[in-house]
Amino acid sequence: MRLVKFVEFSRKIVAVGKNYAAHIKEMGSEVPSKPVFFLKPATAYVTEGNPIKIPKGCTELHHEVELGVIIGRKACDVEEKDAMDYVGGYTVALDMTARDWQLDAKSAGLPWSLAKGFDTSCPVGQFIPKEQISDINSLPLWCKVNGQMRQNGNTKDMILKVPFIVSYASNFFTLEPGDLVLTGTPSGVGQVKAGDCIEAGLGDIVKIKFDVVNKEK
Ligand SMILES: O=C([O-])CC(=O)C(=O)O
Ligand SMILES: [Mg+2]
Repeated sequence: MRLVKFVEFSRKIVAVGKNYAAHIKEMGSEVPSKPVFFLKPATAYVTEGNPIKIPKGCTELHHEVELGVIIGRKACDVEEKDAMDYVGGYTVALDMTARDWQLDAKSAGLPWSLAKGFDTSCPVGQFIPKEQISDINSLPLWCKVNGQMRQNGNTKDMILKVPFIVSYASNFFTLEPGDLVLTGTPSGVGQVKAGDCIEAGLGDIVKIKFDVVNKEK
């Protein structure tokens, strides 16, 4: 298997939502009867050294720290028992969300594309080959804003696990090498403003740090 180097950042982003009970509760939502998926375009990626830009007109940008699964091999209709063969590695990612736009979309029954897919809505860290993580189901997942812990979760609390997510997604979207699968956020999501600094990580295996600015143009 050719392991993708996660500097290529040009592939699609497939995201699962509502995958941690405590986050579902804080959103006043209910555990969905079927997995909830949405997409972010490849233009959503932002890497360290570049800022997260609050899109114009957004009044409530939220951080959502997530385990990112990086696909290593083309996966179409794969079975859950084989799904890990298609995983190349992992990273930490932020599913930046314009919560005000998402709430408007939810109440109007409209898609979340703008709320979830704007430029810089997917900050990502380094590619970690899967062999370097012994148990993906027991990894601390944390996010600090200006040094204060906001999200302090663990992948053990994921409702849907990585093999199921990859298998299920592959029934609808052919997953390609370099695609990123976001696996949902634990509780503690909250607002960030221009001037804030977000740090996040998977334990101390991979960490990221991003400044937040207003988009100027
Ligand atoms: O915006 C949401 O609450 C859905 C989502 O992405 C998540 O649960 O990670
Ligand atoms: Mg999310």
